[in-house]
Parts: sequence; C-alpha cells; structure tokens
Amino acid sequence: MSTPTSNTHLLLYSFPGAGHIIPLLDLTQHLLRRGLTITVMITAADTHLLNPLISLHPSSLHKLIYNEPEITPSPHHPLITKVISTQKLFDFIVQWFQSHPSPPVAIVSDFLLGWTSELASRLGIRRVVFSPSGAFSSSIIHTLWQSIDEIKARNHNRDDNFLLALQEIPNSPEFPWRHVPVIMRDYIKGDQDFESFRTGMLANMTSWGIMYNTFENLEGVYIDYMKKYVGHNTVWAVGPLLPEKDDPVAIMKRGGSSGSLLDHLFTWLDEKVDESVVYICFGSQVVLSERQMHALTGSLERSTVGFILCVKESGSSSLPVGFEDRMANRGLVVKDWVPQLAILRHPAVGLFITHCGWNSILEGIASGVMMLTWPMIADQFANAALLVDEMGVGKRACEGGPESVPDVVELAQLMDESLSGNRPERVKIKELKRAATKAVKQGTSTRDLDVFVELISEM
Ligand SMILES: O=c1ccn([C@@H]2O[C@H](COP(=O)(O)OP(=O)(O)O[C@H]3O[C@H](CO)[C@@H](O)[C@H](O)[C@H]3O)[C@@H](O)[C@H]2O)c(=O)[nH]1
Repeated sequence: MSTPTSNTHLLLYSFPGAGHIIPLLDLTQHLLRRGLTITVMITAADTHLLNPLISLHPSSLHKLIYNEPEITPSPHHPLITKVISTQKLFDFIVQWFQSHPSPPVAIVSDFLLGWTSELASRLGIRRVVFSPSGAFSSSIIHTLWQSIDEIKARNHNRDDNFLLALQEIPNSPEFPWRHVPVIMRDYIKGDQDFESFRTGMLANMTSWGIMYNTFENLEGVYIDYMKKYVGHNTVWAVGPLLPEKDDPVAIMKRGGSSGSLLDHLFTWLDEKVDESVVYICFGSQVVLSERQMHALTGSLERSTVGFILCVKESGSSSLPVGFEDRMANRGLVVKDWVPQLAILRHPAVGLFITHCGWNSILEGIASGVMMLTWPMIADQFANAALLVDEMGVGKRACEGGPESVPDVVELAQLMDESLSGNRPERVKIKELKRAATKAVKQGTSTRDLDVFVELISEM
C-alpha cells in the first residue's frame, strides 16, 4: 500500500448550508488524519466552522475563502438559482489552481456542484462527488433525472397520485408523483436553467469517483447498484461521518454554537429518566406551516411525553399562544441552533421526530434513537421509506410534504407508545447503531476511506 504523504493535496468544496458543510468538515478530519493536505473552499461567514480544525492541523489544512456569487433573480426554484450562481466561481478556482505552487490532485465537491466535473477536466485533475445524501435516494434521483422526459410523458396530467415504480433499483421502490422532488415535477424541457441543473446532476455519474455518507449495513445494496450504474468501483460508503474524536466539546460545537439556554437544556435532560424524552427538529431549513405546528403541539399536549421542540426563530410565530407555559413542566421549546448530536446521544432521549434530512437520520442511527418520520421535501421521502419500510427502525409520524398535517390523536398515541416498552423498532435501531459503530471503527467505512486515500495518493 502506498503511504499518503502531505504532498497529496485535495480541494474540498461544499455546497452552502448546514446539511452539506457539517458532513464535509467531518470528512475533512478523517482525511487529515490519513496524512492528506486539504484546502477547504468556504465563505467568510462559515469560516468559524473551519477555524477550530485549522488550529488542530495548521500545516495540512488551508482555507480558500470565496465570496458567494450574486444570485441573479430568476423565476425558478431557489435551489436552481443558487446552484447556477455557484458556477460563477469557475474562473476563480482556475486562477487559484494555476497560481498554486502545489495544486490539488483532485476536487471533492458536493453532488449539487456537478459543474465541477467540467472544471476538473479543464484542470486535468479528478473529480470526486461528495454526497451528503444517501445512496438509496441518490439512485432514485439519478434514475429520475435520466428519464424525466419519459416519466413526465407518462404522467401527462401531472396527477399527484400517479404511481412511479422504479423496477431497475433494488427492492423496486414505488412512490406517488407528489413525493418526487419539486424541481423534477416543475422541470421544463429546453429551459436553460432547468437543463443546466439537470446536466450538473447527470455529470455526477460520469465523475471519477463518488463518496457517500452512508455505510454498508444500511445501504450496501444501493452502493452496489450505483457501482453498476456508473460502471466502475470507485464508489465508496464512508459514513456515518461524525467528529473524528469522541470529543464532547467538538460534538457540542458541531455545526455552530448554540445560545445561552444550553446549560439549562442539558441540566433538564439530566433529570429525566432514560429514554423518556422526544426530541423534535426539522433540520436547518424547514419551517412548519401554522396548521402543521398546531397539529404537532396539539399532539404533544395530548401525549404524556417529555419533549424538546426545536423551532428556529422563523417558525416560532406559529406556536400556539400559551403553549410553552402550559407545557413548562414537561417540555422545552428552543428557538435557536441546538447541538443536535449531543442531544441525541443523551441517555434521556428515546425518540426523534425528524424531517428525515440524511444527516439527521445518520445521527439518529449513530445514537440508537428510534425515529418518527415527517419528511418535507427532496430526498426526505426516500429516506423515510428506507428507515420505516426497509430497516424497520422508525414509524411514520406524517406522510409529509408542505401540505400534509398529521392526525393529532394518532400522533399523540404514537409518541406515547413509542416510548413505552421494548418496541421492535427500538431493538432494531440499537442493532443498527452497533453496525454503524463497527463500520467506522476498523470496519467497512474505514476500509473504503483507506482505499480512497490510497488511490488518490497514487496520482
Ligand atoms: O438546531 C440544529 C439544527 C440542525 N443541526 C444539524 O444540522 C444538520 C442538518 O442536516 P439534515 O438533517 O440533513 O437536514 P437539512 O439541513 O434539511 O439538509 C439538507 O441536506 C441534506 C443532505 O443532502 C438532505 O438530506 C436534506 O433533505 C436537505 O434539506 C444535522 O447535522 C443536524 O445535526 C444542528 O446541529 N442543530
């Protein structure tokens, strides 16, 4: 095996947003420990996330600060507009590369940055896709982009209930049209912006390698499928990516610092019985509608559980009047960034109501906490199906989507039942946690990372 040296230099480029940056920085730590030199592209606003790592690895970790390109107003989906705006960084990266005394041998970039494949060809280096989403959802999304014209022709009435069956993917997933990501549902053939987004997504499949934040016991069958799909074996499952050291300070600060309520939150948790508290969080982006918030809070009031409800300031206006006071003896409402991983790892937390962002799912698995799924957009429906139907480690809290509202009585009952007794889902999530721990401690994920580092260092 060739030994990587600090001469092997990689450029890592995340798409902006917590769900993308957090796992990329976790990956950075694992690559640094294996002796690589890393430059991370980052905006000035996000450097506080990278700086603690730089102080640990001052000679091998560097930052390339960029200004977020101006977003040109467009009638399209905000994600398309944002993705297209990143393309304006092409020349900036080329110039940086050309003036670097020892430029990177590869660029590892988010799956939303498909245009970096062309950039890598121009620079004569390799592109590795970093997917902070799982392999199951990725199989679905790439198959859909491949055949979107034909699928849209079949569902020419745009029937929300039209059932899509993707028989080529293992376990033949089936789902209604309303669960297809909105960008695909709205896709207009020939429109420059939609075509540019689609080209970027398809370019991922022609890159030199793909790295998934997942692990073999969870998604091995889909990793194998992706290998067949792209026609080579440089597809790796390197997750769940978590802070490199089990360092409580790093875990507390992962993704950003939290507000002043923090001490109170953990003292409050310390006083609770093991596995008696529901933690509810919808990631970094989703804001519940007023109807959804009323159903959720109504079911919390009706249930008997202890809870932490994380609502981000932008969504707190939809909290029912007096809810916090009425629930003061049973629950905490936090309107700030919380250290999610540290909360999930607390022994008092026994249930996680999640929007099914892939990072949240991996963190729930790594902490051995049963999940109730409430997907909203994007890959989240596929992630929910994987957890509930395939792995049996969760139950559905709500069908999901921007319009869908759970039944108050049923959700209250589900929370109470999920925390009582040794339900099969709780047994299975503990087994899956053990498999995840094994994968990242001298298991399949460490093996895949080692293989990646070995191959990239040979260049
Ligand atoms: O108060 C908070 C809120 C979030 N987080 C962390 O932020 C990340 C959020 O990531 P994720 O759960 O994946 O949710 P999103 O931010 O919604 O992620 C986007 O990116 C993911 C990866 O591609 C996709 O799976 C999602 O659908 C997409 O919305 C996780 O690490 C959380 O632990 C915190 O630490 N504190």
